[in-house]
Amino acid sequence: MFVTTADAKLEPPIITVNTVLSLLAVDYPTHKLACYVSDDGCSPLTLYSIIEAPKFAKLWVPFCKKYHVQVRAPFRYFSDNPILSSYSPSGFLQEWTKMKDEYEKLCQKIEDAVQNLAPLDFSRDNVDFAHIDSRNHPTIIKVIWETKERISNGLPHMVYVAREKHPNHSHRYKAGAMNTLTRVSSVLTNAPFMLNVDCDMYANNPKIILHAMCLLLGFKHEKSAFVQFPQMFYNILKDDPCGSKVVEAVKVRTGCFHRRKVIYGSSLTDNEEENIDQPDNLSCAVDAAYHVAHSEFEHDTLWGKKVGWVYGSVTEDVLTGMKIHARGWKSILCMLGPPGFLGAAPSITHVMLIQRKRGITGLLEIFHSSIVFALHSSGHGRVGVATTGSWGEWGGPRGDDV
Ligand SMILES: O=c1ccn([C@@H]2O[C@H](COP(=O)(O)OP(=O)(O)O[C@H]3O[C@H](CO)[C@@H](O)[C@H](O)[C@H]3O)[C@@H](O)[C@H]2O)c(=O)[nH]1
Ligand SMILES: [Mn+2]
Repeated sequence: MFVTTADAKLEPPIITVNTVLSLLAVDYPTHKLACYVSDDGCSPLTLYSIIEAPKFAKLWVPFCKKYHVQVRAPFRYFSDNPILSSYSPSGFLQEWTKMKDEYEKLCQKIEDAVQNLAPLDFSRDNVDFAHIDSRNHPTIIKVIWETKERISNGLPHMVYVAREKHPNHSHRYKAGAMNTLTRVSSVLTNAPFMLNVDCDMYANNPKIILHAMCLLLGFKHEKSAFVQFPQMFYNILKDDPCGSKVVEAVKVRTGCFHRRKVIYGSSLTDNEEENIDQPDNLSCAVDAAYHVAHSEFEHDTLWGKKVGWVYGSVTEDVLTGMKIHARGWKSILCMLGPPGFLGAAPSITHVMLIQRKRGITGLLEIFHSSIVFALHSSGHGRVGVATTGSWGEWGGPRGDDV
């Protein structure tokens, strides 16, 4: 489970923490899960908040599972009063109140850190944030929580990653972060499937991983490369003046479960087995993780071209999806009720305009590369052009064009 964040001001750490908590609390055997937070902002506030998250999660996760809580991002759950009925188990209200209290304490700690009320001390962890420039710094990888006993009802592993940044090397934005996470996770936990969510898109359906796994593991003859859950928002106004409902509703990027071997470039006809070698413990594999997070690691490799998220577009997920389809893979768009993931629609007009501009720029880039691509390839290339065209009309997502 990969959560990406890039700017602790635009993407407040409490929002990232809520997304992380919603993922830690999903209904799935926890020893099979690991949550990676990629911080391209290299922010002490984000690291501090991510260190605080599992302390609260130790209470929150059992509470959610005990009472079958539907929405496991606490900021959304506690925005309503507790749902009580004559069937409510005794003790629920007391536990609800205690949990709300604990969540408010977590919020307060993070808010105090944001307001600079208490100094954040990472000296024990050998992290010197005082002298860090977010555009020029070495890699920081911290195993925040490691589940040593393989129990299915604990907490998943948690790892913080701020990949190396160097002014001479392009960091390739989100695509670069995803590729680093792919490699870091391969040496630490190496799950055969990877979920990508933006830091502001919490898991709204606790069965989300079960649904994705049924789809990815259930088809014998028609294997899918990835399962995409549509990007949906909980706060879209009915009379939205900027029409974010229409634009955002077709964005199908965050909320995607990928088959790892597809990200490594395999095509549908490759029959090699998924390699699921895993180290015995995370801490002893951290040195190798530093190595693959190095900003020069990709130099003279196929990363960003034939391997991983494709570079060269501001809408990297569309280009990456197209290239996967061109290798013969199918994909699935899964609409769930309740929706798999929800986030807040951007409410500041200029943020929406930047996103819209980026979407259109990405589309033009892809049209251009599709034409070149179609000229150089056979049937699949032409499918790629048609697919992108229908996406560009903002006409709504389809089952096979994510
Ligand atoms: O250098 C960067 C820039 C962005 N991000 C993260 O990437 C995600 C998406 O970036 P954002 O600026 O929030 O773009 P949006 O327009 O909100 O995102 C939509 O559009 C992106 C570009 O196509 C997709 O990658 C996203 O999944 C999709 O939700 C966020 O979690 C960011 O923190 C990074 O990790 N590193
Ligand atoms: Mn965003």
